[in-house]
Amino acid sequence: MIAHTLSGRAHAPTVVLANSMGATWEMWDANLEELEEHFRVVRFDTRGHGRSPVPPGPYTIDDLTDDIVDLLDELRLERAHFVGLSLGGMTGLRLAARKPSRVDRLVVLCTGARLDPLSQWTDRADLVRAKGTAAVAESVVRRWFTPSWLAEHPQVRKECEEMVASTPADGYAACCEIIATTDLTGDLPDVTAPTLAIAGGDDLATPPGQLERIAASVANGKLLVVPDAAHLASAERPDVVTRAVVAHLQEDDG
Ligand SMILES: O=C(O)CC1=CCC(=O)O1
Repeated sequence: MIAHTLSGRAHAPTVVLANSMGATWEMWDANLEELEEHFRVVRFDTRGHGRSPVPPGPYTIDDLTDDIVDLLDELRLERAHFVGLSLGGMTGLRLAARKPSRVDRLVVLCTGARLDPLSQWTDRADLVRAKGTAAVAESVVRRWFTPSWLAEHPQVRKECEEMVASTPADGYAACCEIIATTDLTGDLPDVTAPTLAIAGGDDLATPPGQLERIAASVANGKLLVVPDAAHLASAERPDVVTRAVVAHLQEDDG
């Protein structure tokens, strides 16, 4: 079972938050207080990351969605809202497409159905297996935030680099290889949960066009492009992102 933590309002609707590669559940710290006012919040560490087990690879995107289903079962939740960023967003899309009864409303941030060129992910997996996650920490975090924001937040930069560098190399590499072998393009029309796709306007890792395609291809999608935000838009612009997430999850389907 993946490591998880619960907080927020015990009897409110539940929202599950899924991380980007190289991050632990602390990546949602800037969003947590506001989410906890409205929801029961479940955060977890993706397999191979943080406090979760590092089973031997290879992993697939369906292993990640099965981990979520096991977590929902453990918490006795028939369905929940799901919010995922980057690899977490890919997990959310696959889960919503393959297990629609388990996902209420969906938010995907800074992600894509397929992250080309796929060879970059096998290259990164090879590098991390050879030299450890510390070898990629600086370059990964440089893409998480805009240059001006990073310059103004040296302590966050340091903490984020430490978070990436403390991710087990085997777990991180196996997750790179998930992305190298995943194309969710064909899953998008099967995503029926009302979906908000949020892009960082300055995100070079998963540019706004990726989120535009998701919003246009799922059955019921909307797009929000957040200005002055890179890949970890939820941490760089929590003011805009948390408000949009809460509004989407509280929207009435009727
Ligand atoms: O690490 C990156 O470069 C960006 C990224 C892609 C998938 C993910 O989770 O992070």
